[in-house]
Order: sequence, then C-alpha cells, then structure tokens
Amino acid sequence: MTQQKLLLLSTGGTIASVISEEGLAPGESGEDLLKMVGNLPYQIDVKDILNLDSSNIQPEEWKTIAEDIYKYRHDYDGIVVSHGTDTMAYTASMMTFMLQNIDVPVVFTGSQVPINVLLSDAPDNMRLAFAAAASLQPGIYLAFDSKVMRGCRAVKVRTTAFNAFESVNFPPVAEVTSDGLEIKIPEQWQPRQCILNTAIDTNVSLIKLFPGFDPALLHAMAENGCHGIVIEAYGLGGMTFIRRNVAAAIGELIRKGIPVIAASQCLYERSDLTKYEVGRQALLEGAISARDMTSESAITKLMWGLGQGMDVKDIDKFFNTNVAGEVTIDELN
Ligand SMILES: NC(=O)C[C@H](N)C(=O)O
Repeated sequence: MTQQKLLLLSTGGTIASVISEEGLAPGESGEDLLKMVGNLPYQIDVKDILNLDSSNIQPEEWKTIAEDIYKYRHDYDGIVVSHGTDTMAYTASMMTFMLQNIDVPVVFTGSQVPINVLLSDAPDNMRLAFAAAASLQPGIYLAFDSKVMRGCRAVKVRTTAFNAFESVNFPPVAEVTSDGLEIKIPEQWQPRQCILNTAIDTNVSLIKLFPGFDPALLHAMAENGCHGIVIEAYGLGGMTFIRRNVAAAIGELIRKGIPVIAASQCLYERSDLTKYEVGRQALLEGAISARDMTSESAITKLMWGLGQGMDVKDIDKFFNTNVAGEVTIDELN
C-alpha cells in the first residue's frame, strides 16, 4: 500500500519553543518537530510558514495560513498545521470561513509543553493530528489530548493542563481509544468547489457585559470606527435595560448600520433571546443571536461577513446560516 502524503505547515507556538533569556519563544523548525515525534507511517513534507507565539498571530497571519493551505492542498491527502494554543481556536474558526468547502482534512495542533521537553504532550498531539489528517473527511479540525474536534467548535479552556481544549456544544468528531482513532461523528462531506476568500473587516469588537457596564462605551466604539460588535451577554443572552440601557444602545447602533451579535458568557449551551424580557428587549432592538456558537467563531464570522460587504440585514441572514458546522440552527433565537 502506498503511504499517504501529508504536509506539515509549522507556525511556531509552545510546541516549537525553546528557552531564551526573554522567556519561551518559538525556535524549532517543522523538521525538528518531526524528528522529535519519531517514525510515522506517512510520507510527510514540511514547510515553515511562520515562527510566532500564537499571541502574535493576527489577521495578516490568518491570510498567510489560508493561502498556503489553499495552495498546497491538492498535492497532499491531508494537512497538519502546528500552531500555538493561545489563539489556535480563533485561527481554526477563521479558516472555516476563509476556506469554505475545504476539500482535504486540515488539522490544527500544538502543545502545552515544548516538544524538546521529555514528558511533553507534543509528540502525542502531533501523532494524533497526522492520524486525523490521514483518515478524516475533509474539514477544518483541531486535535489535542486524544480528541479531534471541529475547528469552529474548539475553545481553549485551560492555561496549562494537557486537556486544554474542549469541543463546545458539539461532540468531538474523533477520539483515541484502545482501537485507535475512533470516528464518532462522520462528517457529511460533499464534494463542492473550495473557495479561498480572505477578505475580512478587522474593525470589530468582542466585549463581555458586567454589572455596571456603561452603554456609552458602545457608542464610543462606533464613533471610533468599529463596524460590528459581539457582546457576551448574560445567560441566555440577557442585557441590562434599567438605568444603563444596553438594549437601547444596541438599537441605536443597528440603526446606524452596525450589527450587534448577542452571545453568552456561559461557555456551554445556546443563547435564546426570546425567553426573558432582558433578552427580548435586545431582540426587539435588532440584536442578532449567536445561538450556540463559540465567541471565537462569532467574532471571526462577523469579521468575514463584514469583509464581504454585508450590511446588517445580510449579517443577520449569515448568522442564521450554518456555514461549516459552527452553529446549530433550530427554531429558537
Ligand atoms: N501552549 C502554547 O502554545 C501557548 C503559547 N503562548 C502560544 O500560544 O503560542
């Protein structure tokens, strides 16, 4: 049997970090990573495309990563992207929108401990990512600590523990068991034209509501060039309306053409603005529900939608559309 051909795109992160006087910083190449993982039953090519801690990965780097995935995808059976963990969920979510209908498996991974440390989690995570890239349906995934999840559902929930990521509001698609990589949710992939579209609007904001939040800050953002806002509201999507009327401020912004997405500060389960008065007020003012999306998916979806020139109505429609498994659409808001 011929070996599967896989590509490693390395971008830095803790996985590739070495100790320096300034603190841990990326230093190992993709080839170094592969050497330390040891033998794998695949033919693997490597390209070092970035060498950054992921806290330095920003929209400019998203574009580079998306373009490289797009450029090389047909030369390989699957692609692994090694990436720092801090912003990996944002990058994986953005790739979901920039590379719609991706036609190969693309698997992001990283580690909590550098690969050159004896008991690092990196070798296991790399092996998992390659196994996933060799066997899953096309899609954007994140592989970490024996689990493979949809990239657009992954959230970093722990700062140091090996089980740093969780798949939020959607089960992991595959898990390591004694039988190997067990596919739990076979993705229903249908061949369609893969589109690379990296146009995004980065003039957006993601804010968390807290008791005492001054809605004038929303106006200040709009006056300073903010084109769209995701608000992590309370519980099912509730927002203050007495004394400090957040809902009314949202209405004013929306009438100025600035979409406002209502997400929840609860990590799990969906927002539903219809249930309480504090949600309905915001809904009446035109707030758009993020439903069960992660904040990482909501903010990247908003950037991408605005980058396509969508207005408030289009963004509303876009957020009521499931692009690649990032949201569960049901009758609820
Ligand atoms: N574990 C990690 O990879 C954290 C690191 N600061 C990064 O995101 O690049």
